[in-house]
Amino acid sequence: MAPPHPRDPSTASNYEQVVVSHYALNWKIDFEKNNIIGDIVANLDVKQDTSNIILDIRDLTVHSVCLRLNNEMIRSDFSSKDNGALGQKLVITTDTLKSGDKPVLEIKYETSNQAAALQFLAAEQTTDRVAPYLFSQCQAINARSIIPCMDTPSVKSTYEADVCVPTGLTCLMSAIGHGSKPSECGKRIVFSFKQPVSIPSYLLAIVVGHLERKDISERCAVWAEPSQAEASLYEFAETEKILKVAEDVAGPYVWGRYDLVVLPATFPFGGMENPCLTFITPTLLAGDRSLVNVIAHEISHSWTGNLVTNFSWEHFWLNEGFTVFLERKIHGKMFGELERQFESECGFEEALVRTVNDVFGPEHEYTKLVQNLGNADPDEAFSSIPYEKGSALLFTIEQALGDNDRFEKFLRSYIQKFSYKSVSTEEWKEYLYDVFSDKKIILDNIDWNLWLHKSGLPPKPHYDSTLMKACKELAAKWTTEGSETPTDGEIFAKMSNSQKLAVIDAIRVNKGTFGDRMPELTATYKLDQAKNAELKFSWLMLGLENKWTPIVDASLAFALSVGRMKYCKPIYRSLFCWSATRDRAISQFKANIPNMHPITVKAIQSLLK
Ligand SMILES: CC/C=C\C/C=C\C[C@@H](O)/C=C/C=C/C=C\[C@@H](O)CCCC(=O)O
Ligand SMILES: [Zn+2]
Repeated sequence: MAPPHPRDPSTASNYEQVVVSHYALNWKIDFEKNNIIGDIVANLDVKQDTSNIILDIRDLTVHSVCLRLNNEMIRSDFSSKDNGALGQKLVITTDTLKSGDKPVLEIKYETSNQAAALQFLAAEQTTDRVAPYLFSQCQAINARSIIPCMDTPSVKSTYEADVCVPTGLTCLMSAIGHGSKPSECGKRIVFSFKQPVSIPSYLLAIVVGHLERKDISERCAVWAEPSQAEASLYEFAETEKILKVAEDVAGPYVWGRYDLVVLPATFPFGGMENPCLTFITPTLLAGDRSLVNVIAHEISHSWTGNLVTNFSWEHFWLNEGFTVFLERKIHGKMFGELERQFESECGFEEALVRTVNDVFGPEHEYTKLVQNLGNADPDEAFSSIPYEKGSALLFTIEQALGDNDRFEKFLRSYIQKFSYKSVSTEEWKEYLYDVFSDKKIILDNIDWNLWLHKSGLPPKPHYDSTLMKACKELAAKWTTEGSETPTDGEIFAKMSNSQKLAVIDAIRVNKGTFGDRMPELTATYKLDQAKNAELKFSWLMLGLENKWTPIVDASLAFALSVGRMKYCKPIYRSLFCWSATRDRAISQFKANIPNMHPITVKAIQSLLK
């Protein structure tokens, strides 16, 4: 038997005693004060006798608390206590609640105009510049800045919401829309939503803006500001096809709708798997559908993450490692097994090796797969480690077991067994051993302690390197001293975008012998014209790593226009570290803070410390 769960260290809530089964939200979005004003009604299930209800909050102003049991109001004094990096805790003291009781808690409150989960944008800061905009990002522990809640992935609740916004704007949530109607005053509009599948708090999400909808299929649509709607429809036209392949691998899609919303450029991530409504960065609009792997990734979260959820952020790899593995399974089904092998090897080399060696260093705590977060904000530990070390572990197990079909069946049965639940690494491992009880010797040969609990790089899995070989050979022509550099870009032009990226990455790895060939490389492969954001980013990084002065303006411009942290963080890091660019980069960053997402500001400020 897997050992009982240790507590989730990132929540103060007393979820062992009492859980929230349902939230009803009643919100007014105020674009003048840049905040949310409203109330929540939470249905509670008491698991053990208790005379406290403890919820997570961050910078909320709580106006009143009212607790009812069997429709009668009962004593409920409340106080707010500091909880360090984790915000504050709202402690509601009451008469003893007995196991089995189902009290109802009503809280009237408002958010701060600095709520960590929210970015309010003035009309001029949006793509179309016609109306203000709001979007949320609750993962990992920011939901507490918009509702008093049990902000832990180990508690799942259904929710419904009525959200009142200025007329002319559209409101979307991580839920199924149930129409809209004019507000009582007639000057605003109220949108209604229901999420009937229970979800952890980090999947609560809201967008309000001037949005247009384009249907992709009966259950999929993309929302965007009108000037980007057509391009978004083209870019994500394959969403339904990917969703069907995902269902073949992982099981039925339970969420009803799968919609996308293309957010303003300040959105700090590539995508966020909010149920029924994935949030997407506009950097995916490459014009040639070459970045739809991110859509496959977010779709995969509909099973790994949203249905089967990491018990705490210490087990984040169960969300992300499984999702990357599934994303690449889907890619393999659509484009062939060689492609899956190639993408997996790229992930290991481009993301994992670089993060371990260059970002953290091999001894760093955050390079462990299972984390010990303690009281730290989980955002600080966020990196590609859980994504790539996690998927490399699954790849290694699959290969050791030697039967891909059977491993795929295991994945599906794991999803089925733990759907609607939250799971720890030990529970997953115990289930793996149960299903493969006939292969115990093979499983015992895996160095579990090294993979799960040691820092640094794990052993590299054996990938079929057929597609990688061509990339390394081409890169070698640029980095082998004495070799003649290519003068035409034909081989490169015929490569897939992932292969092009692998070429640039292989040059970056061997930059010591690349010399001063940046101008020829740029011209031969027309890298300064790259529309694909990944390729553009790698070219910029190569230029910065080579201290190639002409790259500086383009890098500063890219970091200014793109809020996705995967790009702007390494670019600013490089610019800060180069004495010739440091001052310019710092002043650009500081001047741009009012336009940036608070999560990105915090991350880039930490580079300056
Ligand atoms: C070990 C760390 C534990 C927990 C961290 C959990 C969340 C961190 C928080 O910062 C939010 C992350 C959200 C990520 C959303 C999408 C990613 O898949 C994007 C990855 C980078 C990109 O493609 O831009
Ligand atoms: Zn993910």
